[in-house]
Parts: sequence; structure tokens; C-alpha cells
Amino acid sequence: MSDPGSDFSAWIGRQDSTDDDLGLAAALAAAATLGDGSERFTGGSALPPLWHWFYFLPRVPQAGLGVDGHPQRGGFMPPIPFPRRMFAGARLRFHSPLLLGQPARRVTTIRDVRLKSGRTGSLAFVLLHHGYHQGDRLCIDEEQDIVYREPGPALPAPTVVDWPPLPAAACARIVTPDPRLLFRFSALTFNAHRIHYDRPYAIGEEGYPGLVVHGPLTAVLLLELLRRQVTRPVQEYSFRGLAPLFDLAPFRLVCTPEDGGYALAAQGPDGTLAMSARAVLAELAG
Ligand SMILES: C/C(=C\C(=O)SCCNC(=O)CCNC(=O)[C@H](O)C(C)(C)COP(=O)(O)OP(=O)(O)OC[C@H]1O[C@@H](n2cnc3c(N)ncnc32)[C@H](O)[C@@H]1OP(=O)(O)O)C(=O)O
Repeated sequence: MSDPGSDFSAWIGRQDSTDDDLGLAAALAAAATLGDGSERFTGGSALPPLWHWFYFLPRVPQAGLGVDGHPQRGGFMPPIPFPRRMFAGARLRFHSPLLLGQPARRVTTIRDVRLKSGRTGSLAFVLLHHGYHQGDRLCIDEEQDIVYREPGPALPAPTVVDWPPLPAAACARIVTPDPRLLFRFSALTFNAHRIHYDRPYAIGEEGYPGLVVHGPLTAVLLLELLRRQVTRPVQEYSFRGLAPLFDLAPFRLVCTPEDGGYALAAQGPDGTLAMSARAVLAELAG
């Protein structure tokens, strides 16, 4: 494994907090990006699961951005020297919905920094915990895996194949990840990571064959597919990004009921499993 040459233990336990008044504008913009925009929100509406990602945005000034467009490392995030950052996965528990138009706070803690050796090379994982609070309620517990990867060979563009037939009882959606969708998602999350909108950078500097689909976009589209079919609220959601998706060809989202929950998957145009996820719904009281 390449040695990133530093001990990052001093970063473990670091905390940061961000306040937000959960205004309506971001929810309406998200509804237009993720669906047909017909969903109505007013003050006091429950924020759909995962839509908290459109709030608590990073307020780093322009001068504080690194070359990749993320806040420079060595501030809150450890100064890991591997250049290629990816959102690798997350695990969430929804205790009670965040309500629009009411002040809320996100408290972020770095829980771990761990070096691993993967099939694609050396990986440095940062495990973040986010607690989302409104009044005296803990509304959402979330763990995120952020990975930093050493430089590596350029990835080829995927070869398009036919997807396998859907399992019985599954539902699916095909998504065309064009630059307009990626731009809107970057804007919703105030994420300046250049792999999502700057094609020469994504190809020339990070070795991808096209613009990279945000992991959180795939994760939220998967959960939207489920949310639009069920009435019970989502209680748990976890996902792992296994292979990147690009703006080069459509990908398929599949949602299949399974024991006690739902299995969700994003299948790349080449048939690879790009994201695997699982959701559990809350029991209704009474
Ligand atoms: C937003 C945002 C950025 C983005 O949205 S980037 C686009 C979304 N993310 C992706 O597309 C990631 C897709 N995944 C991959 O490319 C690969 O899975 C990854 C993360 C590069 C790892 O691949 P490897 O083949 O090198 O890894 P291995 O399968 O050999 O596993 C090695 C160890 O790492 C652990 N691990 C692997 N994947 C994950 C994961 N997704 N989450 C957590 N841990 C993972 C694996 O368990 C192995 O650990 P051991 O302890 O068993 O050694 C933004 O930047 O904000």
C-alpha cells in the first residue's frame, strides 16, 4: 500500500456544527430536480428522507477551496494526500422527520480515519457521523464513508449491454444522467467537486471517462423510487457505492421487496452493480 505519510489520529473526534432554518426554496428545487416538481411543501412539512442533504451546506469561502473543488484538506478534514475523493457509502437511521421552516442543527464528528488496500489501489477512508437535531429531538443519525484514492490508471468508458430481466415484484426506473441533472444536484448540495461538472478535469486529472454521477444523487434517486410506492416512513437506509457511474449512458434503478425491507440497486450501463442499498420502513403505531 502507498504510505500517505502521516498520522491522522489527531483528526479523530473533531467536531463541527452547522445551523440551518430549513427554508422552502431548497425543497422546491429538489422536487423539480428529482421528480416532476408537483410535490407541495409548506412551513411545517416533513422533509422527505435524505433531503436533508440539500441543507446544512458548506460555507467555505471561495479562497478555501482546494484544486478538486472541495474545501482544502487539513482544516476540518484530515490532510490526506491521495488526490481522488469519492463518496463511498452511508448508513442512516431516521428517528423523526425534520420539519421545514424550523431551525435545525447538524453536528458532525470525525469517527475514524483508516487506510486500506483495495483492488483499485490504496484507499484512505474517513468515517463521518452527522447528528441532525431540531429543538430537543435527534431526528437523523448518519454515518458517511468518504474515501480518498491514490492516482491510478484511466478508467475506460463502459460498454453498454442489455440489463437482465427484472425480478418478480421489482420496480425500476431508468435515469439518463446528463450534465444538466448533475449540475442541478451539485447546485442543490453546493458541492463544487469538479468531477461532476468539469469534463477536462474529470478525465485529465482524475482519470474518469466522463462526468461522475454523485453517489448521493444515485442514493436519493433509489430512495425516491421506493418512497413513491409506500406510505410508511423510511426508518433505516444504507448504501455502498461499488463502481462509479458516468454521464455517458443511462443507468437503471431497481427496487425489490425482501424480508423485512427493500433491496435497492443501481445497475450501470455495462451491467455492473454500481450501488447496493437497503431500506427498512417504520411500523405504523396502533
Ligand atoms: C459527492 C462526492 C463524491 C462522489 O459522489 S464520487 C461518486 C460516487 N462514488 C462512487 O462512485 C464510488 C464507487 N466505488 C468505487 O469506485 C470502489 O468501490 C472504491 C470505493 C474505489 C473501492 O474499490 P476497491 O475495489 O479498491 O475496494 P475493495 O472492494 O477491494 O475494498 C477494499 C476495502 O475497502 C472497503 N470498501 C470498499 N468499498 C467501500 C465502500 N463503498 N464503503 C466503505 N468501505 C468500502 C472494503 O470493505 C475493503 O475493506 P476491508 O476492511 O475488507 O479490507 C463527494 O466527494 O462529496
